[in-house]
Amino acid sequence: MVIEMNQETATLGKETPDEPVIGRIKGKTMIECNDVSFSYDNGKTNTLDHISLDIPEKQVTAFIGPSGCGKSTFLRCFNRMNDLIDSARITSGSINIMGQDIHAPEVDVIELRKQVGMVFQKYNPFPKSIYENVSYGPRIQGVRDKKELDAIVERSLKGAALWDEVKDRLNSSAFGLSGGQQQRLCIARAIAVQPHVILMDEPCSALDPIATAKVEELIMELREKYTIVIVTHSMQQASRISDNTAFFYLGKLIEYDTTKTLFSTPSQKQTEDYISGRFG
Ligand SMILES: Nc1ncnc2c1ncn2[C@@H]1O[C@H](COP(=O)(O)OP(=O)(O)OP(=O)(O)O)[C@@H](O)[C@H]1O
Repeated sequence: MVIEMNQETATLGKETPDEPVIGRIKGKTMIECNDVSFSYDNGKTNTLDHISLDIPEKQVTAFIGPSGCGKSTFLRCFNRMNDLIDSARITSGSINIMGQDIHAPEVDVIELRKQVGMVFQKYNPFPKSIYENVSYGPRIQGVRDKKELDAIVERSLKGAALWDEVKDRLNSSAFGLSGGQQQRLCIARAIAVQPHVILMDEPCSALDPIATAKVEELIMELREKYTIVIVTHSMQQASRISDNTAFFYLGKLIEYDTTKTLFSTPSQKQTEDYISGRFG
């Protein structure tokens, strides 16, 4: 995959004749989506409907909207996770990451998923030790040197704010950790392969408030190095941790702007109704 940044400015919400202007911020674009439609049933119905938005690098971008509006589906398009479903496909448009069309024939999907990592709602460590969970990705990429692996494990666990809590039990089972620690371990596993983007699909929904606060703090730290896209049901969470927010409804992008603007002065009535709790 060709890795080359090609834009100076990220536009939030593309200006097309059918769509209102829905926001603009400065920053280099990491993920550029042009007119993306997506179907789970070979094109009979579209779950995502002509979505255009650009996600800036090294910022946190939140996807919000009522259940079933397509947030997770859209997120999974970015590392082609939906390819695993036979009848699912993009029916229009394109997605470029760092200037590369991710559906181009030359793109290696394994390489794409290395660069666009994912953290799921239900933390899912492997049934292995803490050390093996973090070293797994680098090992399958060919890193064999024990010292190098040790350094990656330490760096990744530190990056996920977990090192101090686990450094004395690296060879113990990951399942012995608390839920919040297991989720941070999954984040350490994602960053061990040095991705550019981390996709997070409701990463705190299975966590208690204290573990949620730790993961939120971590997300804000990770923003310095990674582009983060997070699906969340919590508008408080979106407003606490994200720089930009996209609001979806019935497969359409309704509004996309800086989080501050979207929550304080939304331009669309549907957004206002949703964030004020009138539906959803
Ligand atoms: N694997 C699948 N096969 C077929 N349809 C699916 C599949 N996954 C999701 N859908 C459908 O696509 C639509 C969008 O689902 P999606 O999970 O993307 O929404 P969401 O906004 O993330 O919802 P939630 O907030 O409840 O997680 C829904 O109608 C859902 O039923």
